[in-house]
Amino acid sequence: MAKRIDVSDLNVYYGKFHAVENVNMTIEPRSVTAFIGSSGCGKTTFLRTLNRMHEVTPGASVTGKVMLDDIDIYDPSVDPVAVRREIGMVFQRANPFPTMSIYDNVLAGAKLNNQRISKRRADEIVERSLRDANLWDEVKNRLNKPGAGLSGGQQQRLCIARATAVEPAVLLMDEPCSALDPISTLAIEDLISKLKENYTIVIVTHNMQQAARVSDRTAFFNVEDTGKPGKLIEIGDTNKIFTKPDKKETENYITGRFG
Ligand SMILES: Nc1ncnc2c1ncn2[C@@H]1O[C@H](COP(=O)(O)OP(=O)(O)OP(=O)(O)O)[C@@H](O)[C@H]1O
Repeated sequence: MAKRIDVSDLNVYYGKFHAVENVNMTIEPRSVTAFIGSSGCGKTTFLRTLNRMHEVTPGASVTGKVMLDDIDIYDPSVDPVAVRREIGMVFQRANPFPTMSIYDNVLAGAKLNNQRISKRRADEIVERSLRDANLWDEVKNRLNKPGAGLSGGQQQRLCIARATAVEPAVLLMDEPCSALDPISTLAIEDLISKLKENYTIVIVTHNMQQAARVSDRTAFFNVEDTGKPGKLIEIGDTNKIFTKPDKKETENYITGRFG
């Protein structure tokens, strides 16, 4: 079930370096929100704070609040592993477990969360997740073959199937198409448009056409200078951001007059 994310006064630090400053935003359920902005403005850093993934980076810390519906994900009573089950992540490079079968790859997260799954239930999860990822027809006759035997685009869809197998509320995608050819990219974009019916989706992308194609809302981040923190400049309906943004900085970036 898709959920809303509400971020207030979020700051991110790597040690003493202030990487992202004071972000406030709401990410709507059943929609796609794209994060755009120049390299180093903090898109990935900010994305990773939305499921506490930054905590695996030594020295990274956060102040502020992130609400997932009515749960404060930084509340001391909240288990970060439970947060990552609710808020899944798909990375830039498809990272299936290479020697593990396609079948077991899909189940990898689900098995961690719930040790005892019957064979019948496992079969159901695998088929549902692969169908959701538009991959079932391509792999149904080789489920026991290794994940590494798939093409790059298929591997990325396998990673999406692995992420949805645990039925999260939110999917965070960090440049999921940057290593893919144009055809595989379009397949993932189609998939994102389908998945938004059931999930809250956030995608970091360097590709403005992609943001325009797949997202309902776009957030533009910028950084004034090296060593300064990245900031959210504005967030709004994608159409508006790309045609009539409120801020001059956004317009300069969108129209290629940046830098
Ligand atoms: N592990 C880290 N330790 C220290 N600084 C980091 C670390 N990761 C990122 N940074 C710094 O934080 C800032 C934001 O980086 P981040 O990767 O989030 O930007 P980005 O907008 O996602 O960039 P890109 O589009 O190139 O991926 C940069 O100045 C970067 O050098």
